[in-house]
Amino acid sequence: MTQSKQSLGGSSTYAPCSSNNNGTCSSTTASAAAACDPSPSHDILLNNFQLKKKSYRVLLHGQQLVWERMQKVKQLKGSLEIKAPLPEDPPSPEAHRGYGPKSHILHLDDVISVRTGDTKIASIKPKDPQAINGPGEHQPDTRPTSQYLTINYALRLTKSQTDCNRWELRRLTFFNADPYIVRQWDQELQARVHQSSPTRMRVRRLLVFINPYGGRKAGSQTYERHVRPIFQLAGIDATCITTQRANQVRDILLSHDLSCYDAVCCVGGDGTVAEVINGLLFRQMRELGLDEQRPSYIPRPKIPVGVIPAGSTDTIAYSMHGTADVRTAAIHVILGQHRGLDVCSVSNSQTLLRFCASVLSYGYLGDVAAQSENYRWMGPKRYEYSGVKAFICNRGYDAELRLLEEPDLLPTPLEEHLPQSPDSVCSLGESVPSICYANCQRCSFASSIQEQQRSSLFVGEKDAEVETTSSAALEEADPEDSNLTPSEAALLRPRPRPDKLQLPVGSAPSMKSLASEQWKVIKGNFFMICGANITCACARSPNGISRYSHLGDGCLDLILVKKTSLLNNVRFLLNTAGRSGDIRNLPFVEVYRTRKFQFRTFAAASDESYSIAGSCQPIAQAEVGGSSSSSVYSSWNCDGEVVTDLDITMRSHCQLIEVFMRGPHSYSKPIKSGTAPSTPASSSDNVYCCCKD
Ligand SMILES: Nc1ncnc2c1ncn2[C@@H]1O[C@H](COP(=O)(O)OP(=O)(O)OP(=O)(O)O)[C@@H](O)[C@H]1O
Repeated sequence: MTQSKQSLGGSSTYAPCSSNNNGTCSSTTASAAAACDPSPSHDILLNNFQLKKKSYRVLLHGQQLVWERMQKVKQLKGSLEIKAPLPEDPPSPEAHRGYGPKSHILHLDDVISVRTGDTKIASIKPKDPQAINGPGEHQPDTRPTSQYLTINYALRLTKSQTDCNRWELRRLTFFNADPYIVRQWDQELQARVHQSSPTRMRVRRLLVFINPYGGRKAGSQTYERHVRPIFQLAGIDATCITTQRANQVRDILLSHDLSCYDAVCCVGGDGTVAEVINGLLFRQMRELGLDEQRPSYIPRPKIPVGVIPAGSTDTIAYSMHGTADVRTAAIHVILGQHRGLDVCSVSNSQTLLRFCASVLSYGYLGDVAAQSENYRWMGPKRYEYSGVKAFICNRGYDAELRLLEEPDLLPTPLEEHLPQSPDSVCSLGESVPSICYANCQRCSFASSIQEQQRSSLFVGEKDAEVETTSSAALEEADPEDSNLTPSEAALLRPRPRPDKLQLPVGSAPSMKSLASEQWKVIKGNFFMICGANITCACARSPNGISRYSHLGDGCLDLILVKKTSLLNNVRFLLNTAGRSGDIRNLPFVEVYRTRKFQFRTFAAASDESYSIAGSCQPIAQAEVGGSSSSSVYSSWNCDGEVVTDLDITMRSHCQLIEVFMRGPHSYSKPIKSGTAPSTPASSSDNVYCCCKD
């Protein structure tokens, strides 16, 4: 080390970007800079720090922290070695183009917390949550003494061959001899890290439900061992409730005062997540005075939800994050990036029954749910046991389904007009079904439609007009629903037509005519019927039963598995278990993308004589004949819970709940980029993370 700590501290640059368009940077001393009132996100901070006893030039620019090792420059005359001076000009505001090839870049989206201390240990130790105040009020304006600045951040393991969706905690501790500089950096970082945006919310007060009963009954230990330390590191004030019984989460959410919490989080399996979602949605309906059995619309809860897996299958957490890693899920809650998750309503002809977040299944999976509850003492193995039993006993179930197939949103390739990220390659052109990754364009597009829909959900003259239009459209499109009450019709109302919306240039002619929609009627004998709201991926089925379902596109995938031979059923199950298979390729499987489907057993369907302007597609005709005498009914499996109604309508509601997630990334090795700077963080996800399968 040839440079003294004091000299490191003395070289400080503080440059408001707005006045530096020409690239010149007005340098001031650190203390002078600290005295002025910085307007956070547009300023640049540039200082030298020590990191692991090596000298680094560190830059804070917008939402990026960049650090680069200082080069030793050998002087020709004599043997004196000095460090290269700081550059005269600040790096270009255009992202990392101006940064050196060996620069490390950390996006502040991935920062968990920033701490200072007089010693390294003091800066690492999490502070007492009660001593942590909001940014700006966390330090009295006295003489600063801290010389260490620790930045705790999360890093996605992009290079991992096995699980590139996993995130881990990392830490950087910078040293600067000048405590004024350290304080200035601390203040700037705190302000920028806690800046909220429409897609990011840094949680301070969290209500956590822990299910000690699900999975291996290790919810409490999971929380204590893996989640609590991460929440502490982020300074989150978490109020924990360990459940005592089934449905307690739902009941608490229906009655508890939630005004003092920023978010709700659950530690449990799919059943626990479903309880949270049902609790919040029914609570919102109650608050707005809606009829819970026949609501005129489904309102969106304002509070976001965190999902930490501690159940048996954890398909919701896995589909959201691409992994069932507990720490990753906790990190996503802390980092606060949220996306809208579709939720499906499940109703019979009389009433709204419940909401479904993952999958509603009849037949095989319905039987597994119904039977596995009797073997809960076996733990997760109960699914294997009941699975085999239900598989062998399955003789097929007769059913009739009616659905409106969802037309492609943007069927023509528009790649050249739209911003591209590697994961969006097949997200818009729907000739090949797209997979929902982080930064999914299909979901973003649905979200923009969603904003329009949001306005139609609340009372107002303009909104009433939208509602009337939608009602008319509904009657036109769905003659059978015309005998529904107005509230039922509203519940099943389709979203506003995309053709009324602002679409990317060139897309309008490519929209299919929605007027030509026809109801499809499918009768048959089925091994299984699934309405998948999400992929339903889990550790055992990494692609999920519905690989192409999206987290927030307002659609569900209806999967029909015809009853054929036992061997074909085995083929189906093996196909869902691997990464390479695709159930769409199996001849006895049909998949339909829809916003709503109706299910009836043959007996119920034959009681009614409705005329449907659509195709009637009897599939597996031979089997229907063969088993028409079968009077056996299955039950429904809704997020792992058993629903016994046989007359079911499932409808997707676009992005009804905000959840802390970024979406999964693919599993193959990322494409290497020789020229790009190495980045330890991945809020530059668009650049690095979304390689195709
Ligand atoms: N203390 C408790 N005692 C009994 N049941 C509980 C308790 N707390 C929650 N439950 C119920 O346990 C059920 C199962 O929980 P959960 O779904 O979280 O675990 P799982 O079924 O093992 O996981 P998965 O649904 O992912 O397969 C839920 O329906 C919930 O209502």
